[in-house]
Amino acid sequence: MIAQPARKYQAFAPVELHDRTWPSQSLTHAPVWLSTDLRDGNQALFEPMNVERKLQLFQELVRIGFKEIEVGFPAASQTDHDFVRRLIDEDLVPDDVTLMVMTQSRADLIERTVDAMRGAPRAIVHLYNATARVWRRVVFGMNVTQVMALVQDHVSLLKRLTDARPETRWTLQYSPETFSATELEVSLRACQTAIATWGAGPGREVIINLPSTVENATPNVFADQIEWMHRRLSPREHIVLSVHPHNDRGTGVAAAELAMLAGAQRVEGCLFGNGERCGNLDLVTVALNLYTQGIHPGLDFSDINGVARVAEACTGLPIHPRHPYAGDLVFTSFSGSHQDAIKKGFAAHDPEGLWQIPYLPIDPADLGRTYDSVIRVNSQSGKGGIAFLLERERGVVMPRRMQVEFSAAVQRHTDASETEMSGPALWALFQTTYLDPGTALSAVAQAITCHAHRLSEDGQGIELDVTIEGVRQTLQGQGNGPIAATVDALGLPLEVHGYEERATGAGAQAQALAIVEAGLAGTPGATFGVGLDSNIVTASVRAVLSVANRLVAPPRTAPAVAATAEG
Ligand SMILES: CC(=O)SCCNC(=O)CCNC(=O)[C@H](O)C(C)(C)COP(=O)(O)OP(=O)(O)OC[C@H]1O[C@@H](n2cnc3c(N)ncnc32)[C@H](O)[C@@H]1OP(=O)(O)O
Ligand SMILES: CC(C)C(=O)C(=O)O
Repeated sequence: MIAQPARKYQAFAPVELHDRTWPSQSLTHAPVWLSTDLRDGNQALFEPMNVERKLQLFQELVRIGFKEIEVGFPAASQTDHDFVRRLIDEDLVPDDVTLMVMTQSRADLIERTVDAMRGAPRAIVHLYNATARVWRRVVFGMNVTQVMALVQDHVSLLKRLTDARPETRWTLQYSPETFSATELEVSLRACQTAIATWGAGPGREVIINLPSTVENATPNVFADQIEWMHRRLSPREHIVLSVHPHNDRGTGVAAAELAMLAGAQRVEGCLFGNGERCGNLDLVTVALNLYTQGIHPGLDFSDINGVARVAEACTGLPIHPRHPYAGDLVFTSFSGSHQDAIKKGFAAHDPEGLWQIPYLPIDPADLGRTYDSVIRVNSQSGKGGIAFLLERERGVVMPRRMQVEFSAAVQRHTDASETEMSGPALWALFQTTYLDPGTALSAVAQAITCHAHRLSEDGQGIELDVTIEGVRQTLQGQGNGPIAATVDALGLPLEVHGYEERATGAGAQAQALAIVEAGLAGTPGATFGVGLDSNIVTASVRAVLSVANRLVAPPRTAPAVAATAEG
């Protein structure tokens, strides 16, 4: 990088539009969408799609609900030509879908393009030429007058050729390529030349498509440019004002949204932002941004993972895990305070009310995604997320102080392993930490191992068959219930501070989960013990033995459970 970038790069001059109105507008409805996945997206791939892949993507675009689809540049490539022919010859285009094809403003290409569309009931021909100063000088070697003549000559040719094929309802789309870098008066002149030459009027609409071929300014400048054009284009009522933002500055979506506020009625882009360089505008993001404002986009992304997999298969490009709405990680929270807020949000959520879950701008279920990965645990996680996972996956509802205690154990584990902790690994650690002997942890050395217990008929007396520090013995105790009786039988100075029991699982799989909080008399502090059994008495006895073990036995280390990422 150079020390003084101003010597090499020039800031974009703001638009003189002091009475701009777009900043105080709001979006109220979806635009007309145009997918250019099969043209702009396709021309940017390592390997452009073959006919079969194009067909697969076309069918997905139709299924999503696109009514205008740019299917290629038929005069430029045999594949695109064959694809267009296949769509028309095999009648693969639904009645409410219109194909668009692109051509440069060159006579031979226009002729081939119109011919490629023969037999289509409707067609949009997309004619373009670059208009910005650098392109005029460097690429075309033309002055402004010559550029206007180029537009007039080629729209005129297109009109002649299409008038000769009245069986098709033809629409002209004219794009002053590089619009965002072009002097506004020049863009307007080029557009008005195309509009007048085509003869726009009732029943003969023209689409004027204004691209930021290369993004070169902040999105508010693009919005000003669009509002400037919107006010001047004529006859405005017979013009569909379209935008085609690219994403070189990473603001393609913002540019489109502000452009809609400024008068754009139609938006061109690609699924997940495929397209030249940094891509086209991401149609999925714009559509779902509208959805989160309560506006249905008219596009169906209720199986967003399915759409993503088709797009990836057809383009050969992976979708980034943090891509809005579709990325693998975008509904996942690792950090403690976020997890805590999400957990509380779900607890307070009214399924019939507004979506107000902290940190989740959209309900993943609306996109066909599950809540499975909403919370994942690593060393940045806190008690809220850990409690959420245990509750969701195992039905274990921990009291708040126990959440604090167990999250410290999780923290020690994740700090040591430096990896994410999967749901199964979390459960294994919970078992090692709390569950009493006789469960999956019988192999772990226990200070107190219970082999059997028998409660008297009145529920006041208990007999325990236990091994304590390697010595097998029978203990008897009395109390006003199994917990008190077990404490009495153990003969330890246990003080029970709290007890909770709830069912986990349902039906035949249901088990009682007993949680006991206790301390040793005369010793500060308390800890928790857990018992899990299909029998509620057994669960209580085990919870007491668990807490006794944790109070008198040295802390055990976590089991070696693979800390793999959840699938
Ligand atoms: C911003 C965009 O995405 S625009 C779409 C771009 N997409 C593509 O280009 C993909 C398909 N294109 C192609 O396959 C080829 O470019 C073809 C077949 C159309 C043309 O190929 P070629 O005839 O070899 O021309 P090539 O593209 O190399 O050269 C560009 C020539 O077209 C001219 N040209 C470029 N764009 C246009 C245009 N919109 N209208 C008229 N002429 C144009 C250039 O000035 C240059 O002219 P020159 O030869 O007199 O210097
Ligand atoms: C709209 C067309 C010409 C385009 O792809 C662009 O300018 O980026």
